[in-house]
Amino acid sequence: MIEFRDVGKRFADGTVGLESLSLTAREGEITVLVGPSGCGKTTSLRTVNRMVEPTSGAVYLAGRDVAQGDPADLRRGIGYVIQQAGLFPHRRVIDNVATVPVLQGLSRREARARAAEVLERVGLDAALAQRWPAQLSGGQQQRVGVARALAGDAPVLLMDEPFSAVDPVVRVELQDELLRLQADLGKTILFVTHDIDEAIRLGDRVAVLRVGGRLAQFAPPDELLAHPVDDFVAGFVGRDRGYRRLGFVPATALRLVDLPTRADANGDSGTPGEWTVLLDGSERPAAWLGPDGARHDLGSVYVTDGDDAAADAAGTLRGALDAALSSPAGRGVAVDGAGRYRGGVDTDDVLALLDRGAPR
Ligand SMILES: Nc1ncnc2c1ncn2[C@@H]1O[C@H](COP(=O)(O)OP(=O)(O)OP(=O)(O)O)[C@@H](O)[C@H]1O
Repeated sequence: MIEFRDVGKRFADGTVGLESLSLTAREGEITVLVGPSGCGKTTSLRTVNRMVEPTSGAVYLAGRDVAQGDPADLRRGIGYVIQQAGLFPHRRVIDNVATVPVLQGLSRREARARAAEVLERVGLDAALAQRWPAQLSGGQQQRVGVARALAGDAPVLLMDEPFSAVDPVVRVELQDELLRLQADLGKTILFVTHDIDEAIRLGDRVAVLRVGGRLAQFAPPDELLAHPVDDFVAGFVGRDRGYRRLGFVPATALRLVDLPTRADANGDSGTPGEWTVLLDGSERPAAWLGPDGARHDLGSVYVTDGDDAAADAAGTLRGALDAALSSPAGRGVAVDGAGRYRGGVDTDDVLALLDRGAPR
């Protein structure tokens, strides 16, 4: 648990980075700090590992004031990931990751073994371990950054815009990866971003800050979207928040309908006369066959019981609505966690659930 108690920071030139921040990041959760540029997100984060010393108030980590004791000891117990990974350019990937275990007293050999383990954990091929950071893509560098922060096995991770330097597709992959890791590891994570979508996707709880590090609202994502406390927060979370919030509403009451299906064995399936789902040999939907026999893309599918925590809209009204609206047939295709055909999603059924007031 990380607790900020009335933390203020006035820099030497008189700039107020933080006025008085009070909030608690719970153990085992991802707490996201989000807000416009200059609102004090990075400053807040850095008061935790004492890269910034507050001018008033205090930060408590697991009940202890971080100002007491040696900052170097403190930092060894805290993983830190920054934008553009901050890798040491003159150390190979494996030695970048082994840095903290070495500082913790492991032999170089043990530290490298530990590093190899964590690199695998974040989805990096062992072949990359001997490269220099400059020989990696931006996304790979960020993964190494995460691996390095995990290698010390610290219970607390500070992540400062760790994914903002990569393109949107890789960014979503990295977010998925973090959620997957977190489901296993249960770290206490403080995550800074200026991207509200990222905040909502990753945060168990999200703190929206305004300039001066003043807390505008601190709440779980669904509550933030449903009940923004004021115009600032409402403006920040955006106008499409009703739609976003569907991503948190389980579609348990949605019943699936039967769709015509056909095996996609020969490619040429004739003219069905109505929209028909083509299934591959493993019962997975491959495409739609139009009434005139032409093939069409499936559109997005609705995952009914995806067991992957990272599957964004698994089993939610948003997933159901996306599937129904993106399908050329006017009805969406539902699959199970393994991608096998389960049934169809009727747009009217989804809209009826929305009308019944499930989401606000
Ligand atoms: N060392 C410093 N000296 C003076 N002012 C500083 C210093 N570091 C940060 N500030 C100021 O403190 C305020 C908060 O900065 P901070 O970096 O915490 O904001 P941020 O929310 O992380 O912004 P961004 O999203 O742009 O990174 C800003 O006005 C910034 O200019």
